[in-house]
Parts: sequence; structure tokens; C-alpha cells
Amino acid sequence: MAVVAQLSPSSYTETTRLSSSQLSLSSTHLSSLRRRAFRPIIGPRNPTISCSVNQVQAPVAVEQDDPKSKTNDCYGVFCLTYDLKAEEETKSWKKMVNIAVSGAAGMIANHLLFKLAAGEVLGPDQPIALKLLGSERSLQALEGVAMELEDSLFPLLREVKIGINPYELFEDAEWALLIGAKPRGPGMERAGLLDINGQIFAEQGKALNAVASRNVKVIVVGNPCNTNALICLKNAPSIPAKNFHALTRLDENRAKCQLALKAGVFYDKVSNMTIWGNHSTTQVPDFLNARINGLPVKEIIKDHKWLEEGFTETIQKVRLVDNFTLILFVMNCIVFL
Ligand SMILES: NC(=O)c1ccc[n+]([C@@H]2O[C@H](COP(=O)([O-])OP(=O)(O)OC[C@H]3O[C@@H](n4cnc5c(N)ncnc54)[C@H](O)[C@@H]3O)[C@@H](O)[C@H]2O)c1
Ligand SMILES: O=C(O)C[C@H](O)C(=O)O
Repeated sequence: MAVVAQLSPSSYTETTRLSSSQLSLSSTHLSSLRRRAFRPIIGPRNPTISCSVNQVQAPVAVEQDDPKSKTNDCYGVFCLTYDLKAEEETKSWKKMVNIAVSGAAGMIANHLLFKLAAGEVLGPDQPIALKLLGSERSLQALEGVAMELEDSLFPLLREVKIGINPYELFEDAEWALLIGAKPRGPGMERAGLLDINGQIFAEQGKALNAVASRNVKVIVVGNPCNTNALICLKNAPSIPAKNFHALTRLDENRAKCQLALKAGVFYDKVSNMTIWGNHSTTQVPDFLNARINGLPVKEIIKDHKWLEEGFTETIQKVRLVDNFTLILFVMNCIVFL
């Protein structure tokens, strides 16, 4: 058991003011003593505190859970309660949605989380709860992300939890954005990540199966994403298979760009582009059925050797340097689903 020192009279006054003027209690919202233990005081709501300037002599130790468990709980200001239905500006908002994000301290999630919290993905009347799953190594960075979310005061962001246990973080998740995985290094193929990353998705599939909403929609980003999505769904038999998606859109867009470049037209002139197979070197970008300005590709691009070899290999092997595109795809995917 760890201990924390009880708080000074000045912070007591400040928090009391906050809780009475801006926040109200909701019976449905989590509000445990454990939460209160690691946040500053919750003023009159905490029956153990009777504090005035005269009474306070020295810091008093209060019990707190193991500090490690702190990372599995609400973060910072997100431990405070609220009641959306009680406020004029928020009472017409939709019901809160639970979004679990793995790899939340990583590059991709780092951008995506802020777009989610800003309402750019699910809309300006959709409050969200973010459940951020990291690895043991990334825990400190994860705390930094939560701190930045706190600093940003996003009105729609009502809850943030951080931790490393998918069984806790995926509880009642309605969305699971599974980004956390090792990226490939120089000279590696995506399939080379399977040994390491496959296990992650087996475990997370089991956790989703055990605790997530039965309607959870799962978007797998971590590579090799198709195989990881399959591993995840096989480990989650109580969730409909149609709810699992692998984010492979990059290949289609890359193929459109390559054809556009070769044909000297803007990419909006390329249509009917399909990628068969996985997001890997085994994929087949289907230039036979694609169209440029409505015509078969082979009628516009006469360099058929390039189509058969160079084009296909480029799409199979190209690698993202800037993850921003990917973030836009995840956003679009959520909106589309
Ligand atoms: N599908 C696509 O089109 C696409 C595009 C880009 C990247 N990716 C893949 O997405 C993954 C993440 O990329 P990134 O750039 O964000 O990498 P990153 O290394 O910046 O972040 C990954 C994060 O995941 C965390 N992590 C590792 N194991 C975890 C686990 N078991 N649970 C929770 N978190 C865990 C790491 O600590 C790290 O913080 C990689 O596998 C990468 O190959 C896929
Ligand atoms: O290829 C990678 O390693 C990342 C991503 O899947 C990409 O296609 O750029």
C-alpha cells in the first residue's frame, strides 16, 4: 500500500469551488473512493475530510491502492463526475461512446486521439470516453498523452483511462482501435512482424471477447494488419466477424497515385481500383479492372511491362513515412462504419 499526503487548505477551497459550480454528481458515473484517493480532494463529497485552516496541522497520510493500479484508472481531471443531462449546452448531446485505443502512446494514436477528442471524427454532439491501452514500456509516455488531453479541455472528452491491461481498458468498448504493435524496421517485411505482433492481437481478441460491447467495432492497424485482424476475430467468437476490419486503404490510394502519375492525370481520374489480398507483398493491385478517365488502364498506359512489374512491386513494398495519411484513413473508416 502506498500513501499520499492529504492536501493543503488552499487546494481544498479551490476544488470545492470547482465541484460545486461546474460539476454535478451523476448516479451512473463512476465515482469510487479509489479515484478520490489519488486525485486532490473532492471537498464535501468525501466524508472522511473535515478540514478547515485551524484544523490542519501537518500532512496526514491517507491510504491509496498500489500505485501501479493507478494507471488502470481514470486520469487526472477525468476522475471528476459530471452530468451531461443537467447542463443546457450538453443535454441534447448523444449518449457517450466508449473508445478503446491500443498503442495510445505511439505515433499514429498520438495524432488520432486529438482528432477524436475534438469531435472531428464522430461529430460535435458525441461525447467520448477514451480508454488508452499502452505497453509497460510506454506507460510514462501514455501518461504524458493523457496529460495533454487534460490540458486541451476538449468539451466532448469526458473520460480518460490509461493502463496496460486490455481486460480493464476494453470494458464495454464500442470501438476498439487496435494500433499498438511493433512497426517494421529497415529491410523487414510486414509479415516479419507476425511472431511478435500476432500474440498481441490474440490476447486483445480474448479481452474483447470477455469484456467489450457485443457490438464493438474493431479496426486493426498494427501490422501485418489483415492477419492480426483475423487472429483477433478468431479469439473473439462472441463478437460478429463482420465487426472486424483491417486498415488496408493505403494500398488502394497508392495504386491510384501511381497510375495517375504514369498517365499524367490527376488521381481523381482513376477509378475502380481494387487490391486483392493482404496489406503485404502478396497483394495484387488490380490494374486490369481499374479505369483512367473511364477507359481501361492498358489503353492509357502503354508501358505494360511497368504495369506488370514496377507498378505492382511499388504498391507491394512502399512504406509510409508520414503516418498522417493513416490517421485520416482511420477517421474515415470510423465515419464509414
Ligand atoms: N495498416 C496500415 O496501413 C499501417 C500504417 C502505418 C503503420 N501501421 C502499423 O501500426 C503499428 C503502430 O505504428 P506506430 O507508428 O504508431 O508505432 P509506434 O512504435 O510509434 O507506436 C506503437 C505503440 O504501441 C505500443 N505497444 C506495443 N505493444 C503493445 C501492446 N501489447 N498493447 C498496447 N500497446 C502496445 C508501443 O509501446 C508503442 O507506444 C505498427 O505495427 C505499424 O506497422 C499500419
Ligand atoms: O509498411 C509499413 O510498415 C507501414 C504501413 O503499413 C505502410 O504501408 O506504410
